[in-house]
Amino acid sequence: MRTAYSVETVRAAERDLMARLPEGALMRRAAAGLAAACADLLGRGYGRVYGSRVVLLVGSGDNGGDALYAGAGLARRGAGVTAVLLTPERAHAAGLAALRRAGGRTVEITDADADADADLGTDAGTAAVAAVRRADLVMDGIVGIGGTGGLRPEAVPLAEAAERSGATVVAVDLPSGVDADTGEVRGTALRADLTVTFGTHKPGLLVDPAREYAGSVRLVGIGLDLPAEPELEALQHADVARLLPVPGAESDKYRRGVVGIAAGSARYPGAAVLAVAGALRGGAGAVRYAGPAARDVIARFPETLVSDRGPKHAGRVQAWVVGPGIGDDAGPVAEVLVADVPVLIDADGLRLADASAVRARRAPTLMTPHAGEAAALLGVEREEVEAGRLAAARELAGRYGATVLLKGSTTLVAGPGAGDGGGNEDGKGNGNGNGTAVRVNPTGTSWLATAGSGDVLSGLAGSLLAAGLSARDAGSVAAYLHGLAGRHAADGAPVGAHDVAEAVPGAWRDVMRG
Ligand SMILES: NC(=O)C1=CN([C@@H]2O[C@H](COP(=O)(O)OP(=O)(O)OC[C@H]3O[C@@H](n4cnc5c(N)ncnc54)[C@H](O)[C@@H]3O)[C@@H](O)[C@H]2O)[C@@H](O)CC1
Ligand SMILES: [K+]
Repeated sequence: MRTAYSVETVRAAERDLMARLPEGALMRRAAAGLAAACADLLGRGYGRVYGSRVVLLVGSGDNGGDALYAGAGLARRGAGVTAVLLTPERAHAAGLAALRRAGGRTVEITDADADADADLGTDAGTAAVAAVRRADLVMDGIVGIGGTGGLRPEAVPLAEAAERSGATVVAVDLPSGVDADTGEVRGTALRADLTVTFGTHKPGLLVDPAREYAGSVRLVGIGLDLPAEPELEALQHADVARLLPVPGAESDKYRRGVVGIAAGSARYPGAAVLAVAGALRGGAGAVRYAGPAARDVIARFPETLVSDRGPKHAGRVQAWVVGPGIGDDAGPVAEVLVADVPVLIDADGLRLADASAVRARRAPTLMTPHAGEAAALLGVEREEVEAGRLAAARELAGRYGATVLLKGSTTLVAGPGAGDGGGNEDGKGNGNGNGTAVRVNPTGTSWLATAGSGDVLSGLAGSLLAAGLSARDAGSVAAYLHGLAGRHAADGAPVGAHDVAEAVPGAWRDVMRG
């Protein structure tokens, strides 16, 4: 499991640890890991550290201190190091002294430089931008977990020069300008090729849009003692393998769970077919389809139990999926919401579901909106959801008392207790899943942004619900397999949703093999 902790938690853990260590020990650990990561990159890209050109962008806090110490380490190994001090009077004094002792140079950006010209066109500004353009490696120590808002104006030309230069850009702890706790990017931020983060991942390193700015992420342990429950967690192969249902010798199809699919319409029969395609690969013992696309479903998947009447008349199931392609018929949604089994609500179902009926449910509910659907439910613009995905998922989960899977480039799964310390209103478990950490899916691929791909996901997740997984596990495991299947199926080329469904067994095998 990859985990991420909030800034508040990181600060508390750092305080505890610092109280037990000699002054500056923690920063030296961080800087040593940072310097090693940079030396690795220089060794691979440039051939060696000796003679390479390194530029440090140094802000006013300890993040700049990390950069200065790491820069000193590289200078001792023969790199030519220039530190651009964005607030010279507040640069980390001991770090700066260490860099100077190691032979590093400095360029000081003063208020006068910053005020004189939006493009930093003063002598010092020009020298700084020129150094960045010539650099082999740029280290971003402008701001870390102490940052608020986007980059300050004087840092913007430097960030742009770094992005356009051929230099490898390494962010210290976080790319400057992104929000560590939320993954939001409300102004300009620096784009890194690698982020070397200390102690633990921060939520912003795993959630878009900030995640995109981080490039690849390397974690340097500094010995923090962190609490059991993280803010965010990302499943890895081994976690998914543990959660996948495995039929025992005694299992028959009913014990493995029957998933009911209430999807499709005369106008959109394909949504029914694709949801069933996903459900057949999700571990339930049988798939029951109830709706107007029964003939299309049975023609494509003869193993399905079909009925053209509503869910209320279908036989017993262990979980329902409702919504894909149902158009404007609220009947099936109301029928499944009163069922005492887990229900997944997707697509049209999200619009048609009565919020109080969802809140009144005792069995788990899993809602699977994309950003546009989430925005409609929250009464905000789509852009707002995309900019603040974590907040949106938590808000929806809280409002509906449901588990929410917010689809997108970094799919999130938030349980109803996410953000309020967990638990149901009545304090009883409701099968939405243990723990309050929001799950973030690491396997997504942009090839999955294809029509019908969401229908496959809802069938797959519904099948896992029927097989007995909690809503949080079913949602996050389905997203994981779906993303992996998308990658396998696409392999660098466009694919259709049915290709993704067909690739799910391969993804499942891949996970089980480790
Ligand atoms: N606290 C610790 O024990 C450790 C901290 N470490 C480093 O220290 C960092 C945190 O240090 P600080 O608490 O000093 O905070 P930062 O260095 O992240 O930044 C705080 C400073 O930046 C200014 N600032 C805030 N937003 C800004 C913006 N958008 N643009 C420019 N300046 C801005 C603030 O006025 C403040 O002076 C971590 O991210 C990590 O890099 C590491 O050395 C590991 C140990
Ligand atoms: K930084």
